Amino acid sequence: MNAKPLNSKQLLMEVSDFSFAFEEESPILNQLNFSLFSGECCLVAGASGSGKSTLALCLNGLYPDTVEGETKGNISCRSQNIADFPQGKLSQSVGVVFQDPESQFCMMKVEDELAFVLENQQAPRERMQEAIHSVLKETGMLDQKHALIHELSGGQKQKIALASVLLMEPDLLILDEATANLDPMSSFEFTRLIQQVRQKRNCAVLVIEHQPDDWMDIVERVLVIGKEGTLLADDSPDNIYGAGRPLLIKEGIHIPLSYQEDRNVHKNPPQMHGEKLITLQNVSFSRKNKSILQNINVTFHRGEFIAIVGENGAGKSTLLQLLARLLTPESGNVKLDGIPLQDWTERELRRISGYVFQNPEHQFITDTLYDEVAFGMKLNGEKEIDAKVQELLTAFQLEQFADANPFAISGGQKRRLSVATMLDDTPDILFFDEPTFGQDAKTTKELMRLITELREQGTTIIFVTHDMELVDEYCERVLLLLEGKTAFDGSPEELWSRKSLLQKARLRLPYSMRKERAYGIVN
Ligand SMILES: Nc1ncnc2c1ncn2[C@@H]1O[C@H](COP(=O)(O)OP(=O)(O)OP(=O)(O)O)[C@@H](O)[C@H]1O
Ligand SMILES: Nc1ncnc2c1ncn2[C@@H]1O[C@H](COP(=O)(O)OP(=O)(O)OP(=O)(O)O)[C@@H](O)[C@H]1O
Repeated sequence: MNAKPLNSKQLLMEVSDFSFAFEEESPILNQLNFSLFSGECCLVAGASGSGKSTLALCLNGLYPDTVEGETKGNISCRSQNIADFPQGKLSQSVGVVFQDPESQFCMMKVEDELAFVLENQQAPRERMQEAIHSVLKETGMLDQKHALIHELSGGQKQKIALASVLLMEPDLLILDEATANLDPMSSFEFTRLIQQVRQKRNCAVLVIEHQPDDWMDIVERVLVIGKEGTLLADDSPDNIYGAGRPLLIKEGIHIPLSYQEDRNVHKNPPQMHGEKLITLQNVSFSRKNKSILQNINVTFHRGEFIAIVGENGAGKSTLLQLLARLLTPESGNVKLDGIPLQDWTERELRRISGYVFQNPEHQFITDTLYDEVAFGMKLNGEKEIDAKVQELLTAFQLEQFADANPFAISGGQKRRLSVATMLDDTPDILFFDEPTFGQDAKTTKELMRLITELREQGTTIIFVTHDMELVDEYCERVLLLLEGKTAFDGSPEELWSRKSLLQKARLRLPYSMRKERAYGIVN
């Protein structure tokens, strides 16, 4: 990368004694004071639920405009109070890219989506084509100009979300867990793209990310938000992750791997393989005439802890859904305990297995967190439900939200709730789609502890993940999907030695191994 000196500091945003509270609740953000300067790259670190996304939404004016909430203090952008910006004007200065790009799109095709953004800005028609061409070139997406958005990979969708924000020429670009759903290589490439954009445009970048490893050579400053929504620290990464480390540990915030010289990876001891539990024979599956999986032959054993990995769109979630009978194979068969999956009654299948969806909201069916956790227990006619619900809510640090609506909590809290609902009884099999995404260090550890405990009680754990550290630490077996086939099925250690396969599948080595086995741009 060509490091280009950034322009001298110019005040961009000023946050003064700023607090925000949802109606009749205690403040989420509490007396914040900080400034952002043009061209700088800041990381916002904070435990799950500390108010990072709320801050992003306040900075671009969506809060309090779109919710019942109250603010105190002031935020100004280029010395103008943001409350005085004409409607829609602030979002041109402060652009946000979210974790789920789909939530941002209104049109089917890439070029229509970008034209829609320009129309909303009332850009002159004759300049539209030129602007679209230029932003697609900048984001490396020119080839996809005529593509249908839903046919793009996760990384490509995220680049289109970025392109549509860049069309507004923002002074501040906020990335709210924008890489959380990307495969390891796409995530890394996205951070490089952001660095290029920032250098070219001199726009400030605010990164909200629990696992900021890929960002660490770009980030110049770290703001630490505490659990009470106060600003606990504002300093350089070296100071924050050096002298400030005890504070981060206390708050349960991830320390970037590059600052963890003494990282001691605890590996799960390998377990003896139990009997065959799920067998797939020649399983194929297509969506809309597009082949996703072809002739998959795999056997999962009782008590295994297995990760399914692969690039965005490789078919990981599809495979997990076929295993849980949420989808039916186009050809081939799936057997559970030797019995064809289609012969199991729905009730029995759901009793012995649990499924945690990639998007936690897909699981919520009641109006409170308490009811959500109690739902399965009531269905099974269990006793002492109240005590069990309280225990689970406490284990997942959700006890204070027992009466809250599942849709009105933070992203990380939603993910923990979706896992908690599956843990009332000890199931035989648990399927997890990205169990730990959006979690801080403390809740990741707690979640994995609970999953490991279940596994020790005999539960088979099959999960999809992009997190190679998790695979390295917890799994004894990893299944790699590539071009619709199982390209690898073996131990993580074996996989890490398959350099060209890793590269082809857009995976990266766990951090601890990268220095020894550098390849390409990764070291
Ligand atoms: N409901 C759907 N309709 C049409 N195509 C779909 C649908 N869901 C997924 N696909 C496509 O099927 C392919 C496999 O998707 P899947 O979600 O299984 O991949 P994945 O490996 O889990 O991806 P990611 O890592 O991005 O979550 C992708 O090309 C995707 O675009
Ligand atoms: N619509 C809402 N109504 C009431 N409270 C809410 C609402 N949305 C979020 N909250 C609460 O506000 C707090 C901050 O949420 P926010 O999403 O900003 O946290 P976060 O730091 O981004 O968390 P995460 O890392 O888990 O995504 C949380 O305690 C959450 O439960």
